[in-house]
Amino acid sequence: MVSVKTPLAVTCGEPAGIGPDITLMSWAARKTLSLPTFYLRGDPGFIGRRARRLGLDVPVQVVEPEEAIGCFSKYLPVVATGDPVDDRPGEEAEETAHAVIASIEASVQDVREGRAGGVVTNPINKAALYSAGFTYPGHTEFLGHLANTHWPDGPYLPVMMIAGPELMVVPITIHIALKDVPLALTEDLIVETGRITANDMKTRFGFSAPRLAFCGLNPHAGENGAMGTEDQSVIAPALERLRSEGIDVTGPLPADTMFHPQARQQYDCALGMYHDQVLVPAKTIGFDESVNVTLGLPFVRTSPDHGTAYALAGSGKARPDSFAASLRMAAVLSDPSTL
Ligand SMILES: NC(=O)C1=CN([C@@H]2O[C@H](COP(=O)(O)OP(=O)(O)OC[C@H]3O[C@@H](n4cnc5c(N)ncnc54)[C@H](O)[C@@H]3O)[C@@H](O)[C@H]2O)C=CC1
Ligand SMILES: NCC(=O)COP(=O)(O)O
Repeated sequence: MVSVKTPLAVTCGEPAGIGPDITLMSWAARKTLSLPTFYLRGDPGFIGRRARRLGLDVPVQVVEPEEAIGCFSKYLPVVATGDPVDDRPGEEAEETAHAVIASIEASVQDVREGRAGGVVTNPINKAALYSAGFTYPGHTEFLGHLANTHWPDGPYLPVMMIAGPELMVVPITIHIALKDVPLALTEDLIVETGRITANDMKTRFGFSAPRLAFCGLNPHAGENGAMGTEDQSVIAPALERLRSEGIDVTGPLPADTMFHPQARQQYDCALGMYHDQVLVPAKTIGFDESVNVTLGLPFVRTSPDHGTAYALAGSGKARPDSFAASLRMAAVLSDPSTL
């Protein structure tokens, strides 16, 4: 098993989804999956009930974060956080939103206080949280807010990366409507995202000179302006600025031909102008292995690349692979001597 000096904090995520399932399945297979020590922040009674529903023999121990290392080999450590929640797979309930948010906040606080080495988030149902008044589009933006609130030396711009063994991608705009992308896509946002990506690929992932390939926004990267002007007027000047800083940058490239195997050999990370432009290829190529990792934060945060998958919750059919990969990646990022 991978050993870490400080445990990882795992958030509960949406209780009606597969987060509890993949957490339990991962702990049950902790040795074969080579998992680092982690604890769950959530309702211990609920997690015990979900374990029984799944027929998993997972003894739960209520602990404080610093006790997790001592008991992880025998128990799933749970730090009781938030309100009690019911075990109703697939049935989202607005009243659980508070517990979901409290778990994220407490996990980040644990890292801030040195009680956790990093945060691994379970999937949330964004629409369910919005209806309970949550104003952040997703974890990425919420974690950026928490970083800017609780850490000095900001401001921090959270950057979403989906990292898999065969493809690493970054969407430059994240959770916004497609119609709003051209307006949100400024030269400064592209430059700042490129800088953070290049820096974190060096410092966190060990690339000495990461090669970044940027998608164009429009078909054929605008076809010299005939199919849209942003490629020439916004993206190209931003890439020039990044080149002038010594960053290895190509683009803007026609996105439709960037993801076949030979094209992928030409770069280390593909940066897209909007969410689906790069998450579709990333999840198509590596759905079970890829990890959602937030760059640009003063702490480590990873997450499985998938969502709540309500139809699978409580059935035992959810695959824990991406969650397990998230735990392993968080351990290595928080302590590179881990492996
Ligand atoms: N990091 C997060 O918190 C994320 C949250 N979401 C949220 O999840 C909810 C559902 O989103 P969807 O687009 O339906 O995506 P989804 O990832 O939940 O499901 C897409 C498809 O993949 C399957 N699937 C997902 N995870 C699986 C696993 N571990 N094993 C086997 N099959 C799996 C599902 O059964 C479904 O067919 C939305 O509310 C969305 O906002 C989505 C992505 C990430
Ligand atoms: N499709 C991935 C995704 O939307 C995850 O978002 P976040 O909650 O990690 O910000």
